[in-house]
Amino acid sequence: MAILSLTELPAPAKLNLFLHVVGRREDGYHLLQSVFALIDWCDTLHLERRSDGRLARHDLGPALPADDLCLRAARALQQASGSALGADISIDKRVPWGAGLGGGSSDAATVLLALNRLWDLHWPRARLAALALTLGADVPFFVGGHNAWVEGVGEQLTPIELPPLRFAVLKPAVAIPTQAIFGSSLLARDTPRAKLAVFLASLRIPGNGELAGFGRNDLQPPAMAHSGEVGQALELLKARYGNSRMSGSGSAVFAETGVGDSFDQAPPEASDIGRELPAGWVFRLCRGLERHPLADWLDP
Ligand SMILES: C[C@@](CO)(OP(=O)(O)O)[C@H](O)COP(=O)(O)OP(=O)(O)OC[C@H]1O[C@@H](n2ccc(N)nc2=O)[C@H](O)[C@@H]1O
Ligand SMILES: Nc1ncnc2c1ncn2[C@@H]1O[C@H](COP(=O)(O)OP(=O)(O)O)[C@@H](O)[C@H]1O
Repeated sequence: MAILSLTELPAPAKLNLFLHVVGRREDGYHLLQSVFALIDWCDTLHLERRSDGRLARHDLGPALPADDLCLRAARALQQASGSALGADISIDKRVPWGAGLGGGSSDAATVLLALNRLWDLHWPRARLAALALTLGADVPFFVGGHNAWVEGVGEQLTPIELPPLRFAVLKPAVAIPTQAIFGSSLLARDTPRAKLAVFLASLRIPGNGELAGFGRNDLQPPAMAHSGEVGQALELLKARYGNSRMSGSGSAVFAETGVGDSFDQAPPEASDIGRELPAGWVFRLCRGLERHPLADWLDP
């Protein structure tokens, strides 16, 4: 029987455990190396199939831009598949945007995964990932289903196993436009290529946090110059947890707070850092996810 609705679908955020800019393509896009780690900070989506072909979005939380990534993803799949069906997409937006947490990209991926089912398309993962790349560099990762070593502009994904990491994530009030950071004269664009084996070996050294043990975020210096709030957030986390780094193009920063025994363990303990925060800042303790919650929806 046809599936008519899918509810309570998670769209998890990501952290870039490190991010190196290793070169530039002829079209100006930057070549990266990064480890993308899924975390349990999620938007929630509900999708209902429509037979009239219309695509509509309903904001259950904060209002999104009219033509947001959910609708762009739905339209792209409708055009590429030739489906005459439509959808009502309701979204409860919880992950801050302009944060480097990939929330919009993850929403787009969840819409693609859901419509692939609701419209009975049966597209395999590789085909969905190729369409995802036309929506944004981060979208294929969220369709991929696994934590990954990421190269190219985000399309070359090598699934990796991470230990069950715990993080404190702090998003200052400022939202940072990705384009401004990649265009900055302060950006180092020639970091030597790193090897996946060296990153994986750094994970195995006891007590060696991922932040202290490997790499840096090359986008951090231009983001700090863009907004003083990024540096303030980094200092706040460092004072509390002893380490801190920015995710993606910012403005969110994170600290690794430890490694749990398993991914299924109880949520991290409460922290008092929230009480000291300026207006508009958001603090959250997060767990790493072993896999995307919808990873089983497609073949490996
Ligand atoms: C930096 C990263 C790392 O995870 O994440 P976020 O901070 O967005 O989460 C991503 O590579 C961001 O990817 P994404 O957010 O899809 O960027 P896009 O909207 O495609 O790009 C916005 C603009 O940034 C520049 N850009 C983006 C990616 C890249 N590898 N090189 C670039 O030069 C381009 O000028 C582009 O027009
Ligand atoms: N569904 C969406 N959720 C969040 N941002 C969206 C969405 N659709 C479009 N956007 C736009 O995309 C930009 C980047 O969003 P997001 O993917 O959350 O990236 P980042 O990782 O850079 O924070 C936002 O500034 C916003 O204007």
